Amino acid sequence: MALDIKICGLKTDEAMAAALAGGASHVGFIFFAKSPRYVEPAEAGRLRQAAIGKARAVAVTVDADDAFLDEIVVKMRPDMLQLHGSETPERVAEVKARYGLPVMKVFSVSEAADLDRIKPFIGIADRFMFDAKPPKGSQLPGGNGVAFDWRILAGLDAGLDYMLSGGLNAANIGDALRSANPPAIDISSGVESAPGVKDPALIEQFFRAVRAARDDRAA
Ligand SMILES: O=C(O)c1ccccc1N[C@@H]1O[C@H](COP(=O)(O)O)[C@@H](O)[C@H]1O
Repeated sequence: MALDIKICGLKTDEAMAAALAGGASHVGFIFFAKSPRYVEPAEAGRLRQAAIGKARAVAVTVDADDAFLDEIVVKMRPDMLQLHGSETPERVAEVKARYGLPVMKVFSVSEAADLDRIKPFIGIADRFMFDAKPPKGSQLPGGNGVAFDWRILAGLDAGLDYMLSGGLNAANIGDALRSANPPAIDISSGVESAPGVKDPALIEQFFRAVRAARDDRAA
């Protein structure tokens, strides 16, 4: 089974080139002002050109209002919207209808019971993402480089389409894939040399680690 890989928080042509060279299926842009990964919608629109025909461009937003989403959709032309805040099922449905784009709804989890929160979104969100809960005092709802216990995902329906996110890196991706066998993965700070600074060498190393883990499983 193909594994979707999203490299998130891209801000430079170099990082974009490394993500695409590695075989990213998705590239993500952060539209949350407090994030060190924030990009202006027009700049994301320029950067995402390199991904056309190669990877889907994802706009990551946090409880964004229609005016900001309108600006992002017009200037960036995303292929998908990632809703990383406390959006309700009604809001997810509204966003989908307004833009006609697939929506990925994010849930922060730490125990199996947290997974029940997806129930009202089934049939509304096109895909789910499971991320770790932010550490106390963090200004960011995601991109904290914190992992959760991936084994809690083992109880999910086999057909559920989701991305595993939170604290992934080249050192732990093998464990994550073995523990949860997710259909897709998402990484940001694990391929950075400093907050918001993507390192092309770390991106390449991450893809190598993913390939090695998958080769091990196939052997
Ligand atoms: O990355 C951010 O700054 C961010 C800000 C606001 C919402 C979501 C954000 N990031 C998302 O979180 C995941 C996991 O990040 P990490 O690998 O743990 O650093 C990231 O891929 C984005 O989808």
